Amino acid sequence: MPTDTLAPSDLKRGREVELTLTDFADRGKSLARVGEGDGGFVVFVAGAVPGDRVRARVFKRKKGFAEARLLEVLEPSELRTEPRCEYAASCGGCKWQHVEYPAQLAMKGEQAVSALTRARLDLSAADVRPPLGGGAYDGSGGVYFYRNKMEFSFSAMRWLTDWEIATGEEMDTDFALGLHVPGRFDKVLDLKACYLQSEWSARLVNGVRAFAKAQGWSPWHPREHTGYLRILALRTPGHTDDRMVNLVTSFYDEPRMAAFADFLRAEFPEVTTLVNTINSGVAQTAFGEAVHTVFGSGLVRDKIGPHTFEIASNAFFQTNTVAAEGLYAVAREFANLQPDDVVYDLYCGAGTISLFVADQVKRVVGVELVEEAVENARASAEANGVANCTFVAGDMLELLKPELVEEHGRPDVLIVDPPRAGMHPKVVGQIAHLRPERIVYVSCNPQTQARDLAMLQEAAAYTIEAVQPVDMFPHTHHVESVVGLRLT
Ligand SMILES: C[S@@+](CC[C@H](N)C(=O)[O-])C[C@H]1O[C@@H](n2cnc3c(N)ncnc32)[C@H](O)[C@@H]1O
Repeated sequence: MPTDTLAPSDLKRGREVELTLTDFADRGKSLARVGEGDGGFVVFVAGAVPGDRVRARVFKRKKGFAEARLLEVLEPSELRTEPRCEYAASCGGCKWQHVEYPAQLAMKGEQAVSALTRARLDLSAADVRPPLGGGAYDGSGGVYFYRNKMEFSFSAMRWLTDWEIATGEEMDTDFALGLHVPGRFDKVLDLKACYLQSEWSARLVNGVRAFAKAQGWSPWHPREHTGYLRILALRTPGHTDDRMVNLVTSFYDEPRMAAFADFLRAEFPEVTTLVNTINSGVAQTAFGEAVHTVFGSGLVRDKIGPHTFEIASNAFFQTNTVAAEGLYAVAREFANLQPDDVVYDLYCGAGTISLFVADQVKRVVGVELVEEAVENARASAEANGVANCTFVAGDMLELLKPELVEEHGRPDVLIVDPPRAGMHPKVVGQIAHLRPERIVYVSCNPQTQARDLAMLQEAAAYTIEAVQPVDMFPHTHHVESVVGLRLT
């Protein structure tokens, strides 16, 4: 039954329906509206695009919405494009490759701004800018090969795509090296190509897979928690030729690692450092209880602005180097920096924003939870000859107190860049109490950003002066949002 003849009561679990999608929704889905009244009853479909007419099967029915699985595109939307990657329809790495990039970008811009308006924030005085997107930073127009870091998982549970099954070829389903199928911690695609990092990275993935299989090394079994190989993490900086391979394994085996080092030296001499992270725990992460540097320094160098940073295998560094420069330039502009300003860079990570703004102000104070990141920030400031930055390690909730202000001076400007969860309500209260003249809120989650700003405005009078959505991750649903505020 097509959308226009459907009633919400027709949307029963297991039922096959025809839907016309009208809007983008969160998390890479699109939505159709069924029936009359207050926007209709909403049905979400992953993999569909506004403007598509599709055949789909309802698999979830709740009081306020339903979800349906895409079965067939009956009439494609004008926003559709042919994905470059043959794995795109099944891969968690890129959920939006089948959407024209300008439409992706427009959608991200709308999502960042609508999060603010839904929280009833007043944007009437704000310069709300069109989203900055892939290629806009350096004029390259490139929306592929933008990542400087990738983590490819090994798995004993390989997921076969429809086209792989259709070849009818015999396939080894006990070994995969690639990315996860969305929402499946256990299923991994055996990627022979990937357009997120570099062609070199894809070649390396294929080379490592062939080598590991020839050696008979077992991949991690995500349900039984057995196997040797866990993650192949690659760092390929945006602005230097350094190349790091971090092989995450469940235990340390020196002879195997020596053999792997010989293989890399012979086949991939571009690799400047090899590290072996040991993770014997259940969680599939590239962090572990030990890190062995097998050859090279265990670090790569990358540049943001004029500064060079040394990055360890487990250190946080912006994943899209070129876009990070664009993001930081916006943050710096919104901060309207003055030579006498004291700037607090809260949630400063490895101090990259602090260094980026340091030469325009009197002093920068960076605050960060992770001790190693603070050590990196201090080392980078010293190595780059930046003398007016101080970094403090600890939890924001404990540190953003009058004692910090007594020691470092009252901030004229706050730049905050918290993790996805946003700020603790008490931290928002502390910021309202500090009343800096200007605040720049950089966020990778517009929902929590909007929540925090609404809370801030209840406690202190700030005017939103500017909003800039930034797309750091083309083909994903993620969007970064920079908001500039001034004390009224
Ligand atoms: C989105 S990152 C931003 C890093 C940095 N501004 C950059 O551009 O690279 C957020 C940072 O907040 C830090 N963080 C998380 N919770 C924190 C807390 N309670 N107190 C201080 N820092 C925290 C994380 O360790 C991380 O480095």
